[in-house]
Amino acid sequence: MEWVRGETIGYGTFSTVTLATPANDVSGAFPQVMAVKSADSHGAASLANEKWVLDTLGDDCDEIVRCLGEDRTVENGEEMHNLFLEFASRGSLASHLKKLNGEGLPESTVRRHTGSVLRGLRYIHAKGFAHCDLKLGNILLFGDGAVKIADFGLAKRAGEVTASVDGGVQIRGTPLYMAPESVNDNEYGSEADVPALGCAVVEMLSGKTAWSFKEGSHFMSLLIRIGVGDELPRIPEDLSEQGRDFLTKCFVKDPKKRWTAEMLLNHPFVAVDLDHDDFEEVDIQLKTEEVFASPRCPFEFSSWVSASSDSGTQCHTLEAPEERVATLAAVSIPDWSVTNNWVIVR
Ligand SMILES: Nc1ncnc2c1ncn2[C@@H]1O[C@H](COP(=O)(O)OP(=O)(O)OP(=O)(O)O)[C@@H](O)[C@H]1O
Repeated sequence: MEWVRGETIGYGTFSTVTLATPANDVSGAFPQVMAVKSADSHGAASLANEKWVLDTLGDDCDEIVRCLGEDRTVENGEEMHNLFLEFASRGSLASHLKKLNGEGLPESTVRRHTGSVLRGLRYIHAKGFAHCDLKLGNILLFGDGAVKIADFGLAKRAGEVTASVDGGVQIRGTPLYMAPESVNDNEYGSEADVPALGCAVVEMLSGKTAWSFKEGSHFMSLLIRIGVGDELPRIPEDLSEQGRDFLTKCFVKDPKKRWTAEMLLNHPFVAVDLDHDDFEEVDIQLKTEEVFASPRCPFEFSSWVSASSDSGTQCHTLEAPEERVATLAAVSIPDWSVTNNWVIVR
């Protein structure tokens, strides 16, 4: 298929996402507007992983973004890897929330979105995968009101340990959404997607991140709070009893006792029939100024894979979470700098 690249609609750690239109699709096999996720050689592995996971998952789940194919191009002398995806005209939930200036969404809307994400997660988990990077920036809103999970660049087979080049184990995901067992033991099973979902629900409801943190504070202090001790992410005070109970089930520290996506789908917070009266069928026009960079703040390390913390053979052998977190803090004090809206972790 020949295609024409359009305007940029999003940036990720590994890629740039633009619009794309097919140029000579006489068969009509492709939609008139697609999203194309493009990466140079640095992001090629992540894109290849995303393609493999989406192909393996197949097209049977309405809550997972569809992959429409791939292509390679040479642009400005550089080889680009391109992944075609169905286009979410209303962008991500992160960009949607950003437009509300710190306000949250109505609880009925959050319940509906949460149900959709849970159906996607149940499908992903049933197929033996963990998403590993669930957050509002990776949940897409479509013009017809559909909500789908996207960005499978870090997804992996549940139980598979990801070894880095030197044989260590990498920390992956975004610290603000990490599960205690991921911080403490490098575990990234399907269970770890559930606290991430809980954090996304809190953010949808309140417009604020589930873990509070002081501007400029070291992200290791956040990891210590997530991994060690009894503190839980904040639950909005004006939330219904059902909502509070739902979040409590998501935030159970022990992954073995935590509710699964399948169980949560039967929780009354999402299992009720909701009318659609608060759904605005607005197709938000994409404007250049709406393009946002991810991460937006020092704690939103999108898909953060720490090269410096992957001396994880050490981490693996440590018994206590306190030791593991302390070691991380000691071995991986990152040199991180903020340029425009970007945080670079070295
Ligand atoms: N299919 C799509 N339709 C519309 N917008 C999209 C689509 N896919 C991605 N985007 C936009 O581009 C942004 C970046 O995409 P994505 O998260 O997949 O890239 P990434 O490089 O894997 O990013 P990261 O890993 O940092 O989250 C998204 O947050 C979203 O705003």
